[in-house]
Amino acid sequence: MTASIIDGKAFAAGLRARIADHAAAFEQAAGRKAGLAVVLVGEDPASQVYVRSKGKATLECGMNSFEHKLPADADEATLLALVEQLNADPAVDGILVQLPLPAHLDEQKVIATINPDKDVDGFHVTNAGRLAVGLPGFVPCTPLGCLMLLKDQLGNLSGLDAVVIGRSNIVGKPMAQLLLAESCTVTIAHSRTKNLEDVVRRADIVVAAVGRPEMVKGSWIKPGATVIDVGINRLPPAEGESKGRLVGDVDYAQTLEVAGAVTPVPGGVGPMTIAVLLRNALVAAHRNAGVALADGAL
Ligand SMILES: Nc1nc2c(c(=O)[nH]1)N[C@@H](CN(C=O)c1ccc(C(=O)N[C@@H](CCC(=O)O)C(=O)O)cc1)CN2
Ligand SMILES: [Mg+2]
Repeated sequence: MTASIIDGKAFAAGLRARIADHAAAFEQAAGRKAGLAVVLVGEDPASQVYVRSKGKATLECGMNSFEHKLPADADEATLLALVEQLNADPAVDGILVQLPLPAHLDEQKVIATINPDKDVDGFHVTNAGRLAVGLPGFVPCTPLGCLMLLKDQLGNLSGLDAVVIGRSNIVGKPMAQLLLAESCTVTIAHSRTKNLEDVVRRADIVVAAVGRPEMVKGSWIKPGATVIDVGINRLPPAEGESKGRLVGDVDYAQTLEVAGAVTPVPGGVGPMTIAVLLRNALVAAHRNAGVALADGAL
């Protein structure tokens, strides 16, 4: 068997095109553009790339992008004051603080300062609670992107066995909540799970989000299962390479031989993260401006 390759890059491009159409309609209805503010503290090279991509994608969708950069040694009071200023700014519909923050800053405290109705990352405890009890709120971008790919691939997920490997607040836990809301039977596996291979082998859906390169082997996968690889790991450069290869948490070559469908790395889940961020920002704009957006439009 050779698995279908789930093209997250193409799906994300389609979503961004729909967002652009809705952003134009929003501007007509509200008399202003939707606005997304992104805060970067420090000079982490990967974060700089992500923030640049977010700004570019926001403008391409016809929304305003507000970028705020603070030095790596910025103190907590300065960062919290900036977040408060963005909370109060009516031109800003969504606020995102790029993670990870420098070690001296308390991520939870910073996230808690963001107005939950502008928290387009869905990291605020209010939004985590809304997701847990099934109230409307903002859902973290990466797991919502994974769910969109799964529904596009499989249609109705009801009754399927799903295993989420990883229990982070940003991916694992919200992913499990989303799958539960689709009536999957959900297992959250993690570093202490016993017989992980056997747990994975039962699953119709595997979401790997552990941050360990190629940890999930093809022999663990139930034939025909759908495998979503959230990992983005850079291997050490092989001889003659200037940069190491990017791999996921799943052994892709092995999984292709067994699974029904699998996301590649790069080009699978990663591009969905930014597309869903734009989606969340536009949803925030509609809510903030009191402009209707049809359920399921985005
Ligand atoms: N405040 C947030 N911080 C972080 C988030 C987040 O959602 N909110 N997620 C990650 C980083 N991230 C966006 O911020 C992100 C990661 C990866 C990609 C992506 O498109 N990856 C590509 C490969 C990129 C490469 O070549 O290195 C892919 O998988 O195809 C987009 C966004 C942590 N911080
Ligand atoms: Mg910290």
